[in-house]
Amino acid sequence: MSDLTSIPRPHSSVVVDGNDRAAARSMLRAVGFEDDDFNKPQIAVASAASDMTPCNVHLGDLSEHARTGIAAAGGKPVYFNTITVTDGISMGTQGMRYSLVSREVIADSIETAVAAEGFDGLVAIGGCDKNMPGAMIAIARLNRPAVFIYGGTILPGFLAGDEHHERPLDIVSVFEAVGKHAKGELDDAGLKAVEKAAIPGPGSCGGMYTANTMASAIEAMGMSLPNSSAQLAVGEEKRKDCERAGAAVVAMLKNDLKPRDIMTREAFENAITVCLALGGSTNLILHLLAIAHAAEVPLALDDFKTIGERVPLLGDLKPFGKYNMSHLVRIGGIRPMMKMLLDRGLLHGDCMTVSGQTMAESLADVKPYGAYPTEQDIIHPWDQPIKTETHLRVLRGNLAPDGAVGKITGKEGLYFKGTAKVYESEEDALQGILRGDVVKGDVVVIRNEGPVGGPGMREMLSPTAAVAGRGLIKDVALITDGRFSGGSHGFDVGHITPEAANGGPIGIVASGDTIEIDAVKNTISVLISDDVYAARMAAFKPRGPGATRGVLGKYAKLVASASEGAVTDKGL
Ligand SMILES: CC(C)(O)[C@@H](O)C(=O)O
Ligand SMILES: [Mg+2]
Repeated sequence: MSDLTSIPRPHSSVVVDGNDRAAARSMLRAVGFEDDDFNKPQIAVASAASDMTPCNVHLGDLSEHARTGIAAAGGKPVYFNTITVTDGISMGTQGMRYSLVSREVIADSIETAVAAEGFDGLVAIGGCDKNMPGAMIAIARLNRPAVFIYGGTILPGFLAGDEHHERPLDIVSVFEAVGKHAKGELDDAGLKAVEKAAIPGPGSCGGMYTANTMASAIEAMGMSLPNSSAQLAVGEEKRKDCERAGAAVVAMLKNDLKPRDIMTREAFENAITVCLALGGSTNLILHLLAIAHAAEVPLALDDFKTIGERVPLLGDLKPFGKYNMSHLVRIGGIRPMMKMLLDRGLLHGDCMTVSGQTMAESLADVKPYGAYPTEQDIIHPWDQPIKTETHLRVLRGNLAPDGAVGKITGKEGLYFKGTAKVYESEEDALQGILRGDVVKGDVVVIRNEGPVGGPGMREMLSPTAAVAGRGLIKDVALITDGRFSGGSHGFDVGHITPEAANGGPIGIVASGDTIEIDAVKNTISVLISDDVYAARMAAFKPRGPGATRGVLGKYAKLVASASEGAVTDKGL
């Protein structure tokens, strides 16, 4: 039996203690509080549970386990929901403009509920690529004891006839099947078979896409419990993780351990290092910049470049590799790789974690790389990397004076020079690719898709998957002021800043121009003379915000550049 009175209640005590707070207690009694509960710290369970997506459909059940853990440790859990939207459904539609916007809505909503109701701490539970950074932004802003719980990864799907499970399917398989169908390599029945088999149940998209990337980042940052990112959505391990997370928040409260004690500059470096080694999504950069801004930790685009110079690409994970997160779970998850990185001096071992242990302490019992089964090739050995330097390239040049982000693994080469084929929106580009307008040697340019111009910086998964599906992945590059899905692969450069709508030079590219991308020198340029460049810039009339009303209008007005994490509260 815990000594209830000894657990600090810095915020809820203001709300529920004393005769003058009887009205608040009265309201809380009606939602299940008993006399004793007013002596307990109130811990929010902020959940993104929803029927809308497989990533979040099981989070209500998991939340129950978090509540159990909180209550058993002497806290009073209080549940609330936040929204979520899913890129897997909105992708390629106008609805996708709300995707990155939802990160801000989720952050704002969690901050609002926790601060308004006086919760002493929180667990936040999410499983989709924006609800995870959204929750982390709120946690960083609030700086109250908190643990992030990842909903866990989905299992792969398999087509009938694939009895040895040699061709695991996931959501990206369906996007790429659309490209194959357009090329005539897959008939209607084949496309429908992929559609029906790819998503077999609950859990986040299965490759090292954005959700699994962010889960790994948050664990490496110390803000979720050890080994919780490489976990299946369904199963005992995840349920136990939720219970332990509930108890961990109460322990943080007792020990006066707060998120910003954990989310230091070094912790962000750990998160970057681990995700670069795993082969993470370009969205990592956008989201970590935003979380760092919320935590008031200095972190800039070029930090990814500096760290990337010493971090090899080791994970052979989808979209560019062979395996899913569920395969990685089976061989022991990310911890042995983390231990190897620690032993090689690439991780800061003295960073604190929500477990109450430092990173080095939490890895003390983990065997290094050798803990993986000998025959595995999911995480490459240190001396046989897939690529010696990171696949996430920070590029600059006359096309991206403020920076751009490329996901270039080397599988499609490290250099591309080709002919611009310019599209003013994602839809136009997709139709152009599916129609066969885009051919070998082209650089597809998709503009007016930035945070302001879209607005909302849509993910270009439909076009990149269509390029892959049409068999052009080695022959075509794609550049945009929008961003990419974690499922995009190929010679892709996004986050081009300044964006076209704000007068960025991606807006002056004309079809037929030559574009050069060098992923070794980290440059991206349009090869026109300085005079032509200057004349086009002088004549250029940027479109400005893509919306002026409602949430998109508010977002377009407030949002910062993608190179600054596309946050909405900078310089207020
Ligand atoms: C739909 C996906 C693959 O989940 C995407 O949203 C991502 O960014 O990873
Ligand atoms: Mg996404």
